[in-house]
Amino acid sequence: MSSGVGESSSMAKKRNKKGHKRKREEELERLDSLPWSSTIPIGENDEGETFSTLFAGSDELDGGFLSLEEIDEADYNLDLADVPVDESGEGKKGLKSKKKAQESNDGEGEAVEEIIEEEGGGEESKGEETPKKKEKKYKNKKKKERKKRVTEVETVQDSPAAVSCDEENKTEELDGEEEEEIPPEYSAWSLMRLHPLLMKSIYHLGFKEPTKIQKACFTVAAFQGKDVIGAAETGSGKTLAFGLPILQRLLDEREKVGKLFALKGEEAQKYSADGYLRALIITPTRELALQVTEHLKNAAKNLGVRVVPIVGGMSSAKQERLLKGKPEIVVGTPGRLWELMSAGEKHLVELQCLSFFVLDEADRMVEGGHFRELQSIIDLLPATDKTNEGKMETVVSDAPKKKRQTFVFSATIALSSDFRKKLKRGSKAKQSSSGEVNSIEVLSERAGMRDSVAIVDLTTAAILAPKIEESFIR
Ligand SMILES: Nc1ncnc2c1ncn2[C@@H]1O[C@H](COP(=O)(O)OP(=O)(O)OP(=O)(O)O)[C@@H](O)[C@H]1O
Repeated sequence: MSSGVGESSSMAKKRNKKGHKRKREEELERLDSLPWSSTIPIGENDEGETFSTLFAGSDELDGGFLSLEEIDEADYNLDLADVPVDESGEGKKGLKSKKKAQESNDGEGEAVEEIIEEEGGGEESKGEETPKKKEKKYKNKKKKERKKRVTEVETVQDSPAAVSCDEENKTEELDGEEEEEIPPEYSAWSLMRLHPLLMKSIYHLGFKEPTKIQKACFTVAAFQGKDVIGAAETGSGKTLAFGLPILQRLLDEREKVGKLFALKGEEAQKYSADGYLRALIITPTRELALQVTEHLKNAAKNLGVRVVPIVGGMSSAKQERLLKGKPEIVVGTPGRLWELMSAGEKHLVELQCLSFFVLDEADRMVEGGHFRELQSIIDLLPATDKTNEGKMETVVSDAPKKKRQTFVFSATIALSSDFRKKLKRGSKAKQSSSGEVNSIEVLSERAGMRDSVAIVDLTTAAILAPKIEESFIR
């Protein structure tokens, strides 16, 4: 029996829930209206069927991600708190786990309906293999393969960096059993539409909200697929500003291949970039490379994405063994990276699936102009646009033309007003007469900055009026 008070509070809750839903839908609509292109362009196969092509033979890999609607948070046992919309505080309780919601609802009400809807009436479990089941099967298979690959990597004992990297390689993936409840304090992240697994990682890191640079970069990099020149003071969270869009894209792509697998079976395998280097992050010093590695490893801990440092001070042989684990992300210094690349290290030269090239602390990278290796590395990258097509063909002859995102980050970005104007006009940055990479301008361009670049400048000068400028390099 319910009292009048009970009834009115349950009606208030329902109204509240609707309010949350509306607010969330509005936000999704806003994000969806941003310029967006699929990571996996839709193509047609020989039979004229439409399907998504991931890598092999696709025309462009143009950034952009799964729409949130394609990701089912329930698949990841994740409950995201709704955006709080009311002042009363009622809406700030966060979502209960579905199990809990069901219990507390006495078998009635919306929460239960939600469960029934999401479970699809339980038909899947009885009938023949549904696409959903196939997708799950594929995910489990890939999980096992990743673990197997990783255990093949010998333990590298005497370098602390190598040891910690090897530990990371054990990929503590989520077992998918435990249901997680994300408190409402984290709602700023869910508004950014982080992948559910990434959301869990952030929650485990205890980062309640994104820093300014993280927030500003995520939207332009993850949803608009733009290259980014980012500047913010030391300690402002730049590592995740470029790290999160990388992880998001890798997770989204994995998801898409899983879905494709459900439709196409083993054939989907050829659209997967699994086993290739996906992100190359270069830092000016060994210490910074190790720091960035640690940070990204923490964020990627349960994602099945591996991060390996390649720096001087570790034996090349050991680093080669680490690279045999085929990590998705490598963080290194120009010297050691180039040493291994020029020796033909497979994982570092097969760059046709490289989706991110990051220069961290770019200002320090160009200081003194002694980074010849950096220039050599940049020259080895497959082209990101037509002007470099010829070069790409000679470097990686069978590399499909893939768009790659380039991120250039720095604590002090001395972008001259001239350069900013040039970006707006679309004219090219001036190179030094020797052709050396001697300024961020030249570096950015040589690194393959694409047509559309977002400059996220939060340095002191801009702090009075933080701004995001979107400019163009042709
Ligand atoms: N959203 C966040 N909330 C709270 N702490 C964060 C957040 N993002 C990063 N941090 C923490 O802030 C510290 C600085 O982050 P990070 O190293 O990325 O900054 P940075 O701008 O790259 O600094 P530096 O210029 O020194 O490399 C790290 O300890 C990191 O764990």
